[in-house]
Amino acid sequence: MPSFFERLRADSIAVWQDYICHEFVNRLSDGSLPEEAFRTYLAQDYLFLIQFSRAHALAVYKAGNLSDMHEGLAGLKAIMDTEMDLHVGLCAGWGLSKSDLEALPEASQTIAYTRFVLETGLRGDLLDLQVALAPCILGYAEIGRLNEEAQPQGPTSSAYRNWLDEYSGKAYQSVAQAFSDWMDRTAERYLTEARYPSLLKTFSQASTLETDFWQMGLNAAQ
Ligand SMILES: Cc1ncc(C[n+]2csc(CCO)c2C)c(N)n1
Repeated sequence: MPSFFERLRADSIAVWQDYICHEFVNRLSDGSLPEEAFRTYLAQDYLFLIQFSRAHALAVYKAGNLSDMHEGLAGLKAIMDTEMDLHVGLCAGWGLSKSDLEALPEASQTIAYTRFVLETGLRGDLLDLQVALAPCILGYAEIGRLNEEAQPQGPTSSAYRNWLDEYSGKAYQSVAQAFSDWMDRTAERYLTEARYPSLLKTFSQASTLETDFWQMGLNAAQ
């Protein structure tokens, strides 16, 4: 049986492909992405992750039982202890210190995406929140798999390869699988067909906001 994520993905395939195969990703993978696009993306992504941590904290609050609370907490720790450290490390290599990052203003695209996820979670239940989080967590895993063999060329090749390695690596792939399994368990309890169109809309909107986030990086290099 397909997972709930696979169903949402199939039902919003055009929007999903725009996100996963965005020009930003393709050029990161072949090494032709301008440095300024990547630097802008990285800096905004740090601000994104701060808000995304709050969304995971909200998942702990929205959890229906203790086991869901533990899952939410593990997700929160994965971001605050792993994902954010990766960013601080990458940013240091690009001349951006932690205090530089925290002082930056959030771009409209960062505000739009993160507040959309938070608001969806605040007004809905755990399933609404997981569906809003899914494009981020599961999309990057797919991007990692699709670009596992990529050999970026040019001066930024090792930085771009490090970024791809993070998401194609076993550790991240299993975090993503665990999230998809968790969403399946929530769907078993809370999904009704009457709710499906609204969940699909959330998934599709979050995927579009991911596309806008890539585009923000590209626009900075125009
Ligand atoms: C715009 C944007 N979208 C998705 C991710 C990926 N991501 C965010 S949190 C996290 C860890 C989940 O446990 C991962 C992989 C990102 N960094 N930036």
